[in-house]
Order: sequence, then structure tokens, then C-alpha cells
Amino acid sequence: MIPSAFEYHRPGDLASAIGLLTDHGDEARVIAGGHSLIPMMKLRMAAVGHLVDLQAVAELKGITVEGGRVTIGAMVTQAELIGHEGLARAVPLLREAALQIADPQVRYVGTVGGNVANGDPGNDMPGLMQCLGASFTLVGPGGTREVAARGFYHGLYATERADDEILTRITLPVAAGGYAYEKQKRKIGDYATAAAAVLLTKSGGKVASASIATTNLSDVPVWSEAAAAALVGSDCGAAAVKAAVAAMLGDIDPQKDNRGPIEFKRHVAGVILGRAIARAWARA
Ligand SMILES: Cc1cc2nc3c(=O)[nH]c(=O)nc-3n(C[C@H](O)[C@H](O)[C@H](O)COP(=O)(O)OP(=O)(O)OC[C@H]3O[C@@H](n4cnc5c(N)ncnc54)[C@H](O)[C@@H]3O)c2cc1C
Repeated sequence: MIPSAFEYHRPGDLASAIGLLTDHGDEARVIAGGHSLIPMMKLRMAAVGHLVDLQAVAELKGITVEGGRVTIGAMVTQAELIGHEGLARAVPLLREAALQIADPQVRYVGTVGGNVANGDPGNDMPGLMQCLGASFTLVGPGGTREVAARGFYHGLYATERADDEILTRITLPVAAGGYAYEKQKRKIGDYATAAAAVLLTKSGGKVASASIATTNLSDVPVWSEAAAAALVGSDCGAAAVKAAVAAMLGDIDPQKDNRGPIEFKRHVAGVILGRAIARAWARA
């Protein structure tokens, strides 16, 4: 299908982009890579009168790894993220997960900011950012604020971001320890039927800390504190993994759709989390 008519804007800096959002209110929407928004417009699921393209806004680009913190500009593409060696050393979980997003064509254009701002539970980066303890910087006419990824998602396509705010960057700590992103999908390039991100640290043969989040198993990404708590202090053996899976299953709320019925998704979620924990533990 062809999208309905819109006016195209290409601001050269952040202030101009925010000015356009303020001027056009509900009618305006930013576009980053367009790989989620354009299909929605073509399907007429999104009607946008004014499209504000962020490609020329230099402030939204670049990756820095400094003093134990990582900063990723919202307009960094998945391909740029995968190709950044410093980032892969600092937070290897990010590269592992990004390589499982869509296909190279999508990853060359789709951005990290678009992935986390979109509010689609099928996107892989939101759960990942919750697992990593990331925060998002939002800039709007009222100023700048930081929002934790764990508090950003309210529902299907509903986030903490106001319509006139732009997500400018993502900040997260360097992630030491074992990690894994496991994703089950129907075919290469597909969104997850279920996916799980796990970060673990080990001390004296026991789990010293853990963080666990899931993708596409609820209308929001789910950071499961209970699942992580079931592992901490354990030897990460079968009983602890079983307890973590049970706790995660108590936190998710998958719905029946073309990826399968609820019971199938819950089963897959358990298998995927078990695999992710085993791989993270082996790397810790
Ligand atoms: C065939 C195909 C397969 C895919 N498979 C996967 C997959 O397996 N996993 C996955 O995670 N994704 C997948 N995607 C989605 C892809 O990763 C998208 O590129 C991504 O979700 C959105 O990034 P974008 O830069 O394209 O954002 P856009 O489509 O430009 O924008 C998405 C939404 O976010 C808003 N937005 C964008 N940037 C900002 C910003 N800086 N501040 C505020 N709002 C912003 C836009 O207004 C829009 O509402 C797939 C896409 C396709 C086409």
C-alpha cells in the first residue's frame, strides 16, 4: 500500500527537530531508519502529517566507551553497533543480540534509538537495555530528562516519551561477567517468538549478581527481578535454573498470535531462558 500524504522535514540540528515537533503537535512524528515506521504508514496503521527526518542531526550519532560508561547516540545503526570493537569488548551482549535482529539490510538502516523508542514488544533492544540497566535521554521543549529503560515501557506502543520529546542517547554501564541473548524465531530475519537476555557474575562458584529480561512475551519487555533473585547465591545448578524459569513465567503474559498459542510461547520461554542462563554461566 501507499502511505497517505505527508510533508517531509529534514532539520540539521536537535533544536530545529524539537521545534518542528512543537509546531506540528500530534501531526508530527520523527523518522530514524524508517524500518518500523514506514511499514506502519504503508499499512495505514500510522497517519503522519509531518515527517521529521533525524538523519542530518549530528548530535544523535556516535558511540563512546569511557570511565566504565557507554553512550550510544540514538541514530547509531544496528550495523554500526555490531562493528564497534570497543563496544563489543565493553558490552559483548549488545553485539550478540544485535546480530539476531532482522537481516543485514535492516541492520544497515534501522537505528538503536528507533528500536528502543518504538514501543513494539517484538523489538529486541528494549529487553536488552532493561537487562543492562540502561537509561534513555529524552530532550523536548521542557528540557532534558533521564528515564531508566526499566521504567520506560507502559504498554503496546506506549512509552514514557512525550510526543514532543526526542530520544537522543542511551547510556549504560560496562557489563562484566557472563552474558547471553537467546532468541527463538520462526525463520531468519523474523521477530522473536520468545527471547531472553541474561547477565551474570560469579564469585566463589556461586552467582554473585544476575539480571534477566525477556522479549515479546508481554505487551512490554519484562525485566524479571524474581528470576534473577532465584539465581543469586546459587551454584546455578538445575534446581536454581528451574526456580528462575518458574519466576520468569510468573512475570510474563504472552498472547496467542501467528507465532503460536499461549502454552507454546510459555514453553519456548522456559527453554530459551534455560539456554541463556547456561551459556551466561559458562562464560561468567
Ligand atoms: C523485515 C524486518 C524485520 C525486522 N526484524 C526485527 C527483529 O527481529 N528485531 C527487532 O528488534 N527489530 C526488527 N525489525 C525492526 C527494525 O529493527 C527497525 O529498524 C527498528 O525497530 C526501528 O528502528 P528505525 O530506526 O527503523 O525506526 P523508525 O522506523 O524510523 O521509527 C520507529 C518509531 O520510533 C520513533 N523514533 C525513532 N527514533 C526516535 C528517536 N530518536 N526519538 C523518539 N522517537 C523515535 C519513530 O517516530 C517511530 O514511531 C525488523 C524490521 C523489518 C523491516
